[in-house]
Amino acid sequence: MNDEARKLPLSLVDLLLDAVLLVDAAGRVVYVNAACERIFGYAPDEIIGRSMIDLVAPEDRDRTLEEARIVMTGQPRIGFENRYVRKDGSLVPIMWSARWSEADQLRIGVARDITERKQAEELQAATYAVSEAAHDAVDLTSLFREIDQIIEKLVPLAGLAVATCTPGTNELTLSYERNLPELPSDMQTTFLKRYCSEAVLNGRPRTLSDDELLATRPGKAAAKADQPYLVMPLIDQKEAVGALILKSRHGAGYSQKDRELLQFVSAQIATAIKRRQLTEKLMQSARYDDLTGLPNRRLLYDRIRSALARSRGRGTRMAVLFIDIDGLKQVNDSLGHATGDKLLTTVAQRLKECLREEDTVARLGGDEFVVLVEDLGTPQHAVAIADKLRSAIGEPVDVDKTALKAAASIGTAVYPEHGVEPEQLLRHADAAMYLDKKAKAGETSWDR
Ligand SMILES: Nc1nc2c(ncn2[C@@H]2O[C@H](COP(=O)(O)OP(=O)(O)OP(=O)(O)O)[C@@H](O)[C@H]2O)c(=O)[nH]1
Repeated sequence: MNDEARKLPLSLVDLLLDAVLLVDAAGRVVYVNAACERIFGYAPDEIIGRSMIDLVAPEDRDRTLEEARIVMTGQPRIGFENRYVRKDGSLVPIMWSARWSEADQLRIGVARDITERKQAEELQAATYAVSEAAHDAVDLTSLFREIDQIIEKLVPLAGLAVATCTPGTNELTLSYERNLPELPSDMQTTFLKRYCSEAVLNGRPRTLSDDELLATRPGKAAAKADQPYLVMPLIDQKEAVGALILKSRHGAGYSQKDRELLQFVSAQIATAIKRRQLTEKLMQSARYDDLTGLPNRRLLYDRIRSALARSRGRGTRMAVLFIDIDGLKQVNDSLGHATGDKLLTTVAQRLKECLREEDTVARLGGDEFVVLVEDLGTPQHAVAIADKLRSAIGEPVDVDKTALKAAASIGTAVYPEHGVEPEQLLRHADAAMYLDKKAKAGETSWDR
């Protein structure tokens, strides 16, 4: 140490909030001030004589050695950042100001604990990432995956589950799960009811021990142990959206600081999930029929266009079948609208059951359905499919313990024989359906 430094009253150096360290040419610590203990957790006699690099987080060692080499060439440096492993095993981020004293053959370093700044930066990055994810995620599952990655960067996370509330209720269902095999499906309901609902209703986080988690299995009693799990409620504008179930790394639980960070991002996550749910609902009702859940007219046209492109490319046939339920008005008028609805949903279900997964059953509206079948052998196959559908629709439908018998008129159109555009094929099938209905005119279309 030079004379100036020696003259510096040590009591003054010990008042500094930053740590002061002197390290010799071999990298060993020869002096530390009092702030060192607060920042690194080691008392001076525990750190003096040790190799400085051993205290650096393993991932940061190479660039720290390189930085030390530059300082020792005589270039004073300010602003280098790395992380140290504190005595309790936690990491502390440090910003350095350092220079080499040729006369003393010592590296003089001043270390500033930048934990708070780093946390503020991490929180800002996480908030930004959540809003980006809310915007970019193609669906809820990919949003949950993004949220998982964002939280993993923020706190020590070994596994995550997301439970969401059925809109308008506080009933929770598990919507996402990673590395939480201790939450098997048979205990989900109990777990969600007991712990997640409690956190959501109170609007407060809830820690959980292994034993408490296992106690959701029938016949097991809860006992307090470590608290490796944390349930964070997700609340947007006072409305319950769901809950995050976090499993900490090595079962260590979460510190007060972690919880504060999580509380802040949970609010952003709740808003992101709510927004995505609303978008999905809008997208769903723009493409699907509310009553039957079948594709609507818009989605049907998209599917017919894509199927035509495929059929053209492969040189295969496809069929469009136009189906109109007979006498629905009469059912509504005599048995009530709810019975009419039941008839429509039953028909929708039966049509789907008659067809392959890759075929499309759509509801155009009212009592009109359209079926789209690709890779058709011959035009005659379309007639065979129509017959199969007609028989399925004709099976009795149970309404209020009474069997209601429905019937349908069906017309078919085949690509390329009857048209090469969606409108042409639908017009042809509609006209054929009309002929079918006309042929049956006078017959009773429904019976009980
Ligand atoms: N229950 C119920 N009825 C509906 C729905 N949408 C339309 N309808 C009714 O379905 C009936 C369709 O009338 P029509 O086109 O004359 O059909 P229909 O009585 O089956 O007569 P045909 O088709 O000529 O055999 C109307 O009374 C509509 O009000 C619905 O979602 N649910």
